[in-house]
Amino acid sequence: MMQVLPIQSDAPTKESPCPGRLIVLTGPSGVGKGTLMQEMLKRHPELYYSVSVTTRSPRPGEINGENYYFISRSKFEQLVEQGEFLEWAEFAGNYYGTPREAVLNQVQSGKLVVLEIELEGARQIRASFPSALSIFILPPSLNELESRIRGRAQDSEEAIARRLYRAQAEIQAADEFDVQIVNDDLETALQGIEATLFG
Ligand SMILES: Nc1nc2c(ncn2[C@@H]2O[C@H](COP(=O)(O)OP(=O)(O)O)[C@@H](O)[C@H]2O)c(=O)[nH]1
Ligand SMILES: Nc1ncnc2c1ncn2[C@@H]1O[C@H](COP(=O)(O)OP(=O)(O)O)[C@@H](O)[C@H]1O
Repeated sequence: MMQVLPIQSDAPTKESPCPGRLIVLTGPSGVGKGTLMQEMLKRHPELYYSVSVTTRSPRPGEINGENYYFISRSKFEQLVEQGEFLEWAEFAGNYYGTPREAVLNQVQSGKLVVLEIELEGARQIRASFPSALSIFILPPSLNELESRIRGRAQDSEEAIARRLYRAQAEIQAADEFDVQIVNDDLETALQGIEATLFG
């Protein structure tokens, strides 16, 4: 049975003297969320990174269970019906979702749990967990964003176009989130995230 744990409050409780917190890292595709996240995990191994579930095909080098849990659309839809996701969204033709139980357990055990997710999912988390801390990563410019997506050279022309189109709308939403950080110089952006989390 699904266990739903109360994590709306950051106040210490008897059960969890040091309650954790949900951290949402969002921003357009290609802005560098994954890169920032990897570096944060290297520097702060105490952070818990929530591995998402997706229907997208693995890219070369991606490992099931490490980058994502790669599953079929029908299995994903089944998990949605079973209420297994804390949030989920369709992005560029694929589904992505955050496993509910693992994340809530980690927060309850006092961890800072980081979700690296797109805008719609980030909005869902903000609505369900007002105490979550949300960080929006901005590109220095749209041109730079395009060259980063192209530089990664792992998406088709069509996928690149879809990501760029969506990015323009996503950037407009930056102000909805608690903190905005421009990922121009990587080290500066990392220090901005560190100051936000541990400040
Ligand atoms: N809502 C939601 N978005 C996710 C989740 N996991 C990843 N994403 C987002 O889905 C988008 C596409 O991810 P991906 O296909 O890996 O491409 P990339 O992040 O552009 O390299 C990115 O903005 C991710 O942050 C999730 O569990 N839920
Ligand atoms: N500060 C930065 N300056 C230059 N390139 C960057 C920076 N941050 C990330 N990149 C590059 O941009 C591309 C997209 O980054 P990625 O982390 O995959 O973005 P996202 O996870 O937001 O889609 C990668 O090739 C990455 O190496």
